[in-house]
Amino acid sequence: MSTTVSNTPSACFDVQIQQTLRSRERSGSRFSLNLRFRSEAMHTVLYGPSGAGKSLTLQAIAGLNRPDQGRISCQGQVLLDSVRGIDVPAAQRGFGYLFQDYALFPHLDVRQNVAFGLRRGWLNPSRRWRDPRVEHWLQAFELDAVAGQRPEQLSGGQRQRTALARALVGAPRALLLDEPFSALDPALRGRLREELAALLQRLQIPMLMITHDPEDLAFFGGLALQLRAGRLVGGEAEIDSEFEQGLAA
Ligand SMILES: Nc1ncnc2c1ncn2[C@@H]1O[C@H](COP(=O)(O)OP(=O)(O)OP(=O)(O)O)[C@@H](O)[C@H]1O
Repeated sequence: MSTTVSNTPSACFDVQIQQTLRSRERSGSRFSLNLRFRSEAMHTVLYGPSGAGKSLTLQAIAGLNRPDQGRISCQGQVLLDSVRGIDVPAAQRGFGYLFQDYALFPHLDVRQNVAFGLRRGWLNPSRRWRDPRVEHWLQAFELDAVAGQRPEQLSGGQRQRTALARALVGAPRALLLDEPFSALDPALRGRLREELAALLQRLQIPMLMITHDPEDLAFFGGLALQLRAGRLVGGEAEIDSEFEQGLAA
């Protein structure tokens, strides 16, 4: 495992974020996120205590949370640049995103939940709709037998695979995973960790994962980034001078 970062323009993730939020819990208190990192690693793991700002960071990269100031690029494409007024909408950023609690739709069956990853309009995919990309991932994750069932009828592993299939069905440029194994028991966690590693190796797409689990850090290797109170431990100076000049201009 390494903690070095590189500054090539083709870095998988090149992230600078500054954001201050008013606390939802205590009136008057604020949370400040201020970090910068670049990673060329295929696996980047973000870890740290609860409330450190891990999810906010992942959501900012995904385009689901807009920082006050920032610059985010992936594989050379600028997704956010507050100085230049660039903010690519989440749906056009090309990421597959897996939320902490999987966020499956309870009223949709497994096939519809997976097909949701291809959705471009407002309507939910119909139960009768078939798409070869959806069928491919249902098969790949051995979900075809439960394709007509709803999330409440699934095991923990099947739920996790459904969420992963939904994240992958749109052929994402990279995967953003928010604690993908936290809802699973230890035995299943170990198995699905190995399945995910094999899948990433086969697809050759980068992933950025949030975790609390030291075993994920040891297993996935790559670049490990520790976040504490909104800052990277041992990270680069949060905002570089070029960026500050841009803000002042
Ligand atoms: N929309 C919001 N408005 C105000 N505060 C927020 C908002 N979202 C998150 N926060 C606060 O920002 C801080 C960081 O939250 P975040 O969810 O990123 O932490 P985390 O490191 O992912 O924690 P956990 O490991 O528990 O998921 C917390 O203090 C949280 O209460």
